[in-house]
Amino acid sequence: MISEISILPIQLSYPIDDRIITALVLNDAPLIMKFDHVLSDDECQALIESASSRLTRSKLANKEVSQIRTSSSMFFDENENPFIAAIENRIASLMHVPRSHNEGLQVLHYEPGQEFKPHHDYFGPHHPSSQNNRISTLILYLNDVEEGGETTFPRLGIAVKPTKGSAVYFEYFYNDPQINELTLHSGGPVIRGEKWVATQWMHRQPT
Ligand SMILES: O=C(O)CCC(=O)C(=O)O
Ligand SMILES: [Fe+2]
Repeated sequence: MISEISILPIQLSYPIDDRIITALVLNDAPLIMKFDHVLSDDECQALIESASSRLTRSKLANKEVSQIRTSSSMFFDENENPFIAAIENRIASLMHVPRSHNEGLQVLHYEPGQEFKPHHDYFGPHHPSSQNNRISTLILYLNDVEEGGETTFPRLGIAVKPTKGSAVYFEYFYNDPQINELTLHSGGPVIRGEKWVATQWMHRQPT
């Protein structure tokens, strides 16, 4: 069997912009990584502040409101302002996908009891968006959560605790669909405190 190549070259650290982003491999195939120092505290705060007045009840990819996803959320426009553009550039460098392949950065806010039940981030073969499907995800944690809110991969026994400025990365661009299916994940219910994340999805081709 030929082993499958990941999008991201695996390194212990990624020097990007003015910082060194440190990395930990949580799973090989599908590749799942945890990154530290992706965003500074000021950047986390600025993202929360600029998103907070624009939040609405989250919907599923098919635009339906559902108990699967009870957070509130918003999307920044791509390249909306120099601050957002700088963050998009850093994320694209880290994800090793050109920025033109991105979706607008999404911010999610969860209060106690709110969650995002297990799902895949890519679209099924019959969905129109599967023509230019998503290939990878970076979930950036914008605050420390007092209790709960872990991002969990139930088929791999992996749970990532949200900590401010860190991120979890995973990709599902493998030829073997069974590997992609292992990226099933959830944002567990927040128990105490609140949870803010920003999600960046990358697509196979420019969006
Ligand atoms: O909040 C989380 O930990 C997960 C978010 C997520 O799965 C998504 O935005 O697609
Ligand atoms: Fe997701």
